[in-house]
Amino acid sequence: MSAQELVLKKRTDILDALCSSGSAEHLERVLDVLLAQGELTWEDYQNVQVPGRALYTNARQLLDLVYAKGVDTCGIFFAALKQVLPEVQGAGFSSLSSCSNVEEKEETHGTSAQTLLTQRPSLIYKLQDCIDGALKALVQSGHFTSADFDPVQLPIYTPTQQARRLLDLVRSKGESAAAAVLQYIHQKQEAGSSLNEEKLTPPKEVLKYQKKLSSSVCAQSCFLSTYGGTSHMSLDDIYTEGQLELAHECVDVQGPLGLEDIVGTVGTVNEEADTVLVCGEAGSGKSTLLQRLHLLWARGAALQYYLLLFPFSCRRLNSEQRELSVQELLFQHCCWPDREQEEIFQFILDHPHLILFTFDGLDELKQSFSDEHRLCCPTQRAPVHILLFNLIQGSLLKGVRKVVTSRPEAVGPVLKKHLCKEVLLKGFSPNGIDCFVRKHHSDPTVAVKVLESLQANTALLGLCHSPVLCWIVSQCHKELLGCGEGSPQTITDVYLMILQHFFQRQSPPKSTVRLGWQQGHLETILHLGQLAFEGISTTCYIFSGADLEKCDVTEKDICMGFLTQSKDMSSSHSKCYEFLHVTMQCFFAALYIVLSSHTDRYAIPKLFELQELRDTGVSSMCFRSCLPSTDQEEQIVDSEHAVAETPNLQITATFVSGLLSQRHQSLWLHCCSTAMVEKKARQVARCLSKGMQKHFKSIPQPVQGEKKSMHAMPGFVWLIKCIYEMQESRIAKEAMSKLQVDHLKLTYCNIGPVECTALAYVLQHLRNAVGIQLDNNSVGDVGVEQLLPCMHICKSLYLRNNNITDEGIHKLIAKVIQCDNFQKIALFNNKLTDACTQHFSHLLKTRQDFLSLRLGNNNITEEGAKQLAEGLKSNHSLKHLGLWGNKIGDVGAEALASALENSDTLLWLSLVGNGVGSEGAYALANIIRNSTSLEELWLTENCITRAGVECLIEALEHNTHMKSVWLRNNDLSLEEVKEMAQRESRLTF
Ligand SMILES: Nc1ncnc2c1ncn2[C@@H]1O[C@H](COP(=O)(O)OP(=O)(O)OP(=O)(O)O)[C@@H](O)[C@H]1O
Repeated sequence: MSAQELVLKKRTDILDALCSSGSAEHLERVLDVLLAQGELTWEDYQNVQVPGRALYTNARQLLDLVYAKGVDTCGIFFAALKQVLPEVQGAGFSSLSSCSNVEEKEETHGTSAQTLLTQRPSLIYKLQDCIDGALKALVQSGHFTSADFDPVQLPIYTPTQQARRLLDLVRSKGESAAAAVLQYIHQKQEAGSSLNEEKLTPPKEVLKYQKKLSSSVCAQSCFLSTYGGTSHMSLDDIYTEGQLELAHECVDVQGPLGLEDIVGTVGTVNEEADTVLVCGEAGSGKSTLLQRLHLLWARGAALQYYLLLFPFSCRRLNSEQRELSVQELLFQHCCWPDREQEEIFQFILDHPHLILFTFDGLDELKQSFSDEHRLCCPTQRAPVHILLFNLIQGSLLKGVRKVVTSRPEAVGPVLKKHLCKEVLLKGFSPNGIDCFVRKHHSDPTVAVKVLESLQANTALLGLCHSPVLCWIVSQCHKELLGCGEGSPQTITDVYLMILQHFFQRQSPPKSTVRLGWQQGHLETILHLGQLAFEGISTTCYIFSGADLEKCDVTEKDICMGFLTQSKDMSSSHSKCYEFLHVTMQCFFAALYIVLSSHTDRYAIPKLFELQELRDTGVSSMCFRSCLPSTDQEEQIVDSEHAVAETPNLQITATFVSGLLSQRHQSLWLHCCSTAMVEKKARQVARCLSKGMQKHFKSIPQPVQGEKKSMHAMPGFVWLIKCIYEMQESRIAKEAMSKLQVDHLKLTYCNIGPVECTALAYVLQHLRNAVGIQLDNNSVGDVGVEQLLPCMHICKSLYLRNNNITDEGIHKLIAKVIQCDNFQKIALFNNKLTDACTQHFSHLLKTRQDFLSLRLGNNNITEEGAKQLAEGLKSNHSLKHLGLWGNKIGDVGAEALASALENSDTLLWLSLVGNGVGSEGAYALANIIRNSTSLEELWLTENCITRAGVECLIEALEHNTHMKSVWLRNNDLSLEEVKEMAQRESRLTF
């Protein structure tokens, strides 16, 4: 059969191969090859690749076109297809002898525009990791303006798509632009290779090993495992930047951290250490982030300083029973050298700074980190966890860079002292959610609908900051868009949605309608549930055939898609499985606890008691005792580890609460006895109430004269989340009825939008108004919106350092303006601009009992200050106004001064670091002269000269109630400071 006939005959298969992933990448790569080969003209290309048109339509257009061009073009088309999608050759396309490989054409001496076409595939490859640089170079050379950045850098584009758009735009700008971009790429290559040459030339065997290692790393990191059972999704197509922050404050860091910054020196706090920790909650994307780093390294697109990268998964290391040397660990667990093992290992020992190790999921290791057992000799054998701990500490292979990921709970002080820095991964930003959903759905109209439904349900939007939940929500878009009123509110709702989605995918609704989807699949739920439950109780996340058999897991159960085959279990010959994600394992464990009549009747109380144990640091062996006794005997007891493993048990407990909530109880009507479910639900409610009461009892009595304040222990937020999952206001009310505090402190508690939803749900039932302090969390605008339902019981709100923008403030003020209790707000270190000041101005005008407004370290300028002044003019209650670290300048200071000069309430005013200058100081002197209330004025770091201070001194002469004026770091000489301090003791220099 000729290639042309095959294009017709295999049309459906070809279309599926090109388009079924939902991503345009495969089609675009085929187009690149055909353009480079001269088989398509530029006009052809534009007729096929119509932006915004459905992917399948573009692909059909291409097939029509190559068919019309005849047998030769069809032959080259198949060769291109083979190059782009080698794995689909089994579909019968390879029967063609003409499908030879397509080689990129030799560089000719044609025009630069021609080179852009003939070298297109390799230029795209080279450009993908330096788009920014190329755009800047084109602006500098005058070929591009900054307006050209947007169409290239649309966030929905993958790096290769950005590279294509850049080349297409360059082409439209003519020959000279084409020459400029080629020159940039050439220089970049030269710089890269000369840098490498300067470093060293590794021996040939090492280079061969590097090639083998990088192709194995590349193969392992191309696809995402969550899509394993459902669809094919390449990491390139779906990867979305997560929010990365340094755990420690660092002045050098401007803007967000990039991927390479994780490994780089930025934010180093301990120069001696070589280990970087990436910390994040379950499903925040730690494994995916490492996978991205691995892929970029393997492709030569990032971390090129490191010659060898060895990726390890702690989950897989758990299965290693043997004692190994470091050499065996590297070669047996990552990549086996075909030759010259010793030479390669010696190279590693001699050049540790060129080597990078990554250890994913330290929290999943059966043993918790300890630095007691020292090992320095790289040839000495030891249990794998001892090797790992010594590598992390640097007693083995000092100088090798290590990146370790973990959930926060597993990171204790012993590990911290061996870290060079700690990076926090905080899931997706609101833009990230948008970008992920658009990437997930190739059909833009579906993406828009999903995003609209998220905007309409902010509790769900909050949940989507967690990438794993964003994945589920995107995966279940049909269920989501079809569910109208009952749209998911809780994490349990979201996991029930994916459960139903997977079951219905296997057996369409018709066959289960009679029974209900959960009843129709009860056996599968119980089999997988038991597997999950036993795994969670024993820190086991990879299951052998024997494990599956023990829980009666059948082939049919596996086909449902919740389990995926473990990658890279090279040491075992039989297939091993794991759950798509560990949170999915927790969910099945919870289903088992709820539905099985075989679990210990104390399973639920024991599960909930764990938190107490964790807060006190005691072993959690009690939960293991829920297992049959033979299993218990097999368990290795490790008291410290129990503390590290509790996060998964906590997640399980959260799901148990959700599954037993009244609104879901009807789901289990025909699956098990109603009496049993009701009994279990009562147990949960009792545990939650007991847990809360214990927490409250632990609050120390206030020192005389101070308000009663509660600093939440980690368990508090978790208990609140469990109560939220139950969605029963009676339980929330009861839990809060006994809490009597004035101030709730939840600083550094990892509070994001999801936690805000739960907090508001529970706190709204407090009897007395409280101060709520949420400084240094990740509340964001979505979190602020989630907090609104409890604002009526809030006296004062502290949200320092929480990524809040004007949008969040707009919604917050609209609500609190109606809340009689609300009197104070502190918002230092957020992302506020002048756009928020009109809302504060409105608040000040409307509320004549408002006491304190602190907006330090934002981006408020003179315009904002003028707006605030408008509100201040008609306010007669404000006592504290803090605007330090903004940019109001002298004009802003004048506006504020004129609004405040006759104030009889303001006690404290801070304008530190605002560029107020002497002009501003003259104006502010009027407040000192006329206000009957002001006691403290802060003007540190304001470029004020002697003339300005003279004016303040003169004003102070008429004022006896003023206590101090702070003037440190202004434009004054030492002599001036000395002299003026003597004249006026209330000035502080
Ligand atoms: N940056 C990302 N881009 C696209 N999808 C992501 C990203 N991060 C995570 N996901 C999605 O969320 C799922 C869970 O992420 P991942 O396994 O990386 O989380 P984790 O923090 O390692 O979780 P755990 O601590 O529970 O092991 C991924 O399988 C993927 O579907």
